[in-house]
Amino acid sequence: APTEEPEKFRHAHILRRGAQVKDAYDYVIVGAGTAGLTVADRLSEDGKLLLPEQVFIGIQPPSKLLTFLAVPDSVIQRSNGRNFFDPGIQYNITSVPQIDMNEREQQVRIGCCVGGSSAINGMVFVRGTKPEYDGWAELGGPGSTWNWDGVLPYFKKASHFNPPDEMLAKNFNITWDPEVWGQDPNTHIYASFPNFVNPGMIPMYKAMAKMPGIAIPKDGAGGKSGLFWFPTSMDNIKYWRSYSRTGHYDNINRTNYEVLTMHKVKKVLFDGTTATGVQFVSREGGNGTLTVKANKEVIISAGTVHTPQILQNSGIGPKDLLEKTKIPVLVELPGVGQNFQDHAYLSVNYQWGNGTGPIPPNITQTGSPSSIAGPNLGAWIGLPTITDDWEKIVARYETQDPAQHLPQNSHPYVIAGYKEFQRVHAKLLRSRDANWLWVPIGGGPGGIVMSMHIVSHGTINIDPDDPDAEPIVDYRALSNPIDLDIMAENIKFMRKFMNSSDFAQYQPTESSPGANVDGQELRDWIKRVLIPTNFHPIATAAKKPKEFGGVVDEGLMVHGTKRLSVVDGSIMPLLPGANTQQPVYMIAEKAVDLIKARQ
Ligand SMILES: Cc1cc2nc3c(=O)[nH]c(=O)nc-3n(C[C@H](O)[C@H](O)[C@H](O)COP(=O)(O)OP(=O)(O)OC[C@H]3O[C@@H](n4cnc5c(N)ncnc54)[C@H](O)[C@@H]3O)c2cc1C
Repeated sequence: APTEEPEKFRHAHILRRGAQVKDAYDYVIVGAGTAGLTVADRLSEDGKLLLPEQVFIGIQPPSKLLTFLAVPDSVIQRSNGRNFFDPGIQYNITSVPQIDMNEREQQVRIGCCVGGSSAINGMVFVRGTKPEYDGWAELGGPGSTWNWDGVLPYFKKASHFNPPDEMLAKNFNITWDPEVWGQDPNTHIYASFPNFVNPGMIPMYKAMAKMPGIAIPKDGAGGKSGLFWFPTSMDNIKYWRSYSRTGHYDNINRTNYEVLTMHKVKKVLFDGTTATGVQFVSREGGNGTLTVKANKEVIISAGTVHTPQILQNSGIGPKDLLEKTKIPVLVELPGVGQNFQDHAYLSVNYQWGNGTGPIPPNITQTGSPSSIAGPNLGAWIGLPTITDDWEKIVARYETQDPAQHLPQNSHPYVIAGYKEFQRVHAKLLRSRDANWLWVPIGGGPGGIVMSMHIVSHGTINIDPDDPDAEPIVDYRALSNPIDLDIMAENIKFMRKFMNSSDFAQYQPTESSPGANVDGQELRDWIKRVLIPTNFHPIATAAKKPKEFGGVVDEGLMVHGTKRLSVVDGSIMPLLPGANTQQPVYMIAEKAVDLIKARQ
């Protein structure tokens, strides 16, 4: 049974009952996920000087087991995709039916455990490109430090890079640039390569390298598009998952770092517009509502889906929504829960007509047990390399009236913000160095094509009838037809790749949608099969000026408030052309410097 005293386990102090929480801490961090644990670890590092103290209000899934985790950590660490389907450690949220996807709904996957989504993700460890982060800065306004040069030092700090095995690197042409990686001994998020790669990948690599316009950067982490090998978030000793829990929580024994599990924050408490603490409840019911004070700052790290819920329930958000929900408006901030974006993908399926294709028949796809993640190769491609029609698509996009493609009655600030987004996105569309398409290369024929920038913007808002229930997630997938145009070009790029002369001997045939499917028929097929998320939700508390639908400023402080910040994936103003965990670790590391600087 739970004890009254904090437990000294292998971790930061774990509290399991609200009553164990002190009255006040320096920092109260909401959410023990990817960003939250990173910030807490770094802020409490100076603990010997008795500087900051903080509590986490982490949530765990309802579990009948009286253990810290419904799923043992060794299982989480050793597994890969299996975690996607584990109901014990993720939320149960489904989107509203997507009108332009034939009314299909989408399961919203996010981690609900210590470690958050980093405990269940696919461990792909990439960053995106320079023009994309320069776009973040441009949307932030003059003098923004969130451009490529301003984020690179924090990417370097956020992980400890382990180069691939020498023979493996030589045989597979795995190159890397030590200038863009860090090896800080105090950083325990590891970026490593498996010790086995299927030799069948070599012909796939060669065929992609020959595609017109495909660059081969020395290291994809250097901010360039192209064909490159990338690491996995795993250690290079056991080849187990490296995530925010193992990197910023396990093996830490500090009296000033406490985590409360099985509780959920409902709202932020204020004195005027100064945040003073939070109100929280037990996930198991009972004990009523509890409060804890923050002497220095409340930091919300609840992730893109729940951060807007906490803000809106605190009276910070779109006025009409708050009034409808009968929540008194503390700060009218139209952008909270708006601007929502995620990567979208589908599979173009092929079969080899002749044998096993380039994969030697006696080798299994995963090879050695040390390869716990998917193959570490991909092509990340700009629109001008995907299609010769790129300028036509850009011209169509930049002449659109944003109001036509945003939710009805969008606030003028949100519309003004989209105009800015459209301007920056048009630049990215013209760049060969912004990643519009990701083709993960696994050795099989065909496969996933992923749109890495999405121009349809969705919403994540509280349910006016039940604001404490899970929020209402609406991707508004394909609501802007430009996303359909680009996905159709992505499919055609895959066809060009599979028609490569290198594959002729294996006689590839397209099984779905089918080689002759084109035009309107292809667009209809996309609507039937598109998955509007790669579980990379962003932008519901975007770092932009308030007048452009932004929620946080350059220091990640919530507009119109004091002592309240957001540090998680929700602050990204536009998608990086990359899976989002490395960007989230970077955001957290940069936030720590910003937080320390203002104290
Ligand atoms: C299935 C899946 C696969 C993915 N694959 C990859 C991949 O291969 N590579 C990659 O780079 N990225 C991947 N991602 C994305 C990446 O993991 C996320 O972008 C990143 O982890 C998000 O970090 P975060 O800190 O914003 O949120 P999270 O890590 O989700 O943390 C939010 C935390 O807040 C807690 N919380 C929420 N509401 C409350 C509340 N009211 N009170 C208290 N606590 C609360 C949550 O329980 C959670 O612990 C994947 C994600 C998923 C879900």
